[in-house]
Amino acid sequence: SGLPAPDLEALQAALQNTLAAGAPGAMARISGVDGVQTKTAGVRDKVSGAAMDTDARFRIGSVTKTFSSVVLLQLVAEKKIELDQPVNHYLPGLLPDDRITVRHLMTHRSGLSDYTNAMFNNTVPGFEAVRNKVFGYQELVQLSLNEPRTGEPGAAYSYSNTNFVVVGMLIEKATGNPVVKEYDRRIIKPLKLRNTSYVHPDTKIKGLHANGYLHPDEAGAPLVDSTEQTVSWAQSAGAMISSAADLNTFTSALVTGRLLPPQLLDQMLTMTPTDATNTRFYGLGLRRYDLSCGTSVYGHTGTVQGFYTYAFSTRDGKRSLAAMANTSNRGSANTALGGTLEAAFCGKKPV
Ligand SMILES: CC1(C)S[C@@H]2[C@H](NC(=O)CCCC[C@H](NC(=O)C[NH3+])C(=O)[O-])C(=O)N2[C@H]1C(=O)[O-]
Repeated sequence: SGLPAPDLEALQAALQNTLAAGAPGAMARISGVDGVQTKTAGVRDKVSGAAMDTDARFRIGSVTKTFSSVVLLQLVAEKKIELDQPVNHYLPGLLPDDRITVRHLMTHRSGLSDYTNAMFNNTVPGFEAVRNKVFGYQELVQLSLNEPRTGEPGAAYSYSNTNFVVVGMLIEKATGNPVVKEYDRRIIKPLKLRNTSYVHPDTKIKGLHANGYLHPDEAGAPLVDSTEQTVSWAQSAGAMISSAADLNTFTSALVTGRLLPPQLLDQMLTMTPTDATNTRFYGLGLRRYDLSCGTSVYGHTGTVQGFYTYAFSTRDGKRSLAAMANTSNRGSANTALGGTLEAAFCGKKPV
């Protein structure tokens, strides 16, 4: 692959650091031309004490946005949707500004506010208030429209779940199907992702899975088991369930052109910086991280109550990493888990 071998000691250390930062468990799976390497730490279930298992399913949060983006871009390839058309062309009257285009949604430049900031301002009460709720897409969009916009359409990057809720509405309008049908027939079945599913509004993670544990805002308060929820507050922006192996398959299939024709993959990979550090970029429902060794990796991160996820591949798809920690609302654990990227793709640090 031309990459240095993964640093498996550093990979394990990143997982241990994630536990030290408050995660009950963590895992990482690397796949590529050099085979598969896995590491685990801690437990997938605090009550039974069952060890973390790289075969376990878990909630992937906003990695779902990349699945939604692939479906939408396939619809663009099929001439059913145009990226630079206004959203209101397909969903008349939905948005208060005809200038907001489909591409603005996919690049988080629509200016639509993210309703989850208010929804989860108080972490556990916010979660308990919605964990069993079923929202309609329109309800979620209205929550956003009740708040001021973050900027003019196309002006600046401002991450918002609302954008990919509207992407879900566009998919359903253009196909006449619920998004689950489009995920299944366009991605899950063709790639044989047997541990990936979109079960909204069911609250359970079926089969072998990790339980997720949410850190309350109050220091020292006990973790909350947040495993079971509808994730209806996110849906096409964050409700997918998957596994490390399936995410490895998905991100490598994406960058190697198995899901999109070249011209659409190129559009998806056309990146703009998300901040002043100029090391993190966003394309169309896809992140690019530029690592310290000069390698760029493509994929997405996820944060959903009880689960942090990283799912990335090199541009040539020759190496992929999926990493998960079964906690959230603990930034230090998310940062520690992010250390798996350097270990997986940059290998041993020069001494
Ligand atoms: C941009 C992100 C980080 S946030 C966005 C989406 N996740 C959410 O919007 C959930 C936010 C609340 C989650 C909760 N936090 C609180 O309640 C804080 N008060 C917790 O940590 O479990 C996702 O996933 N994306 C991440 C992404 O794309 O990486």
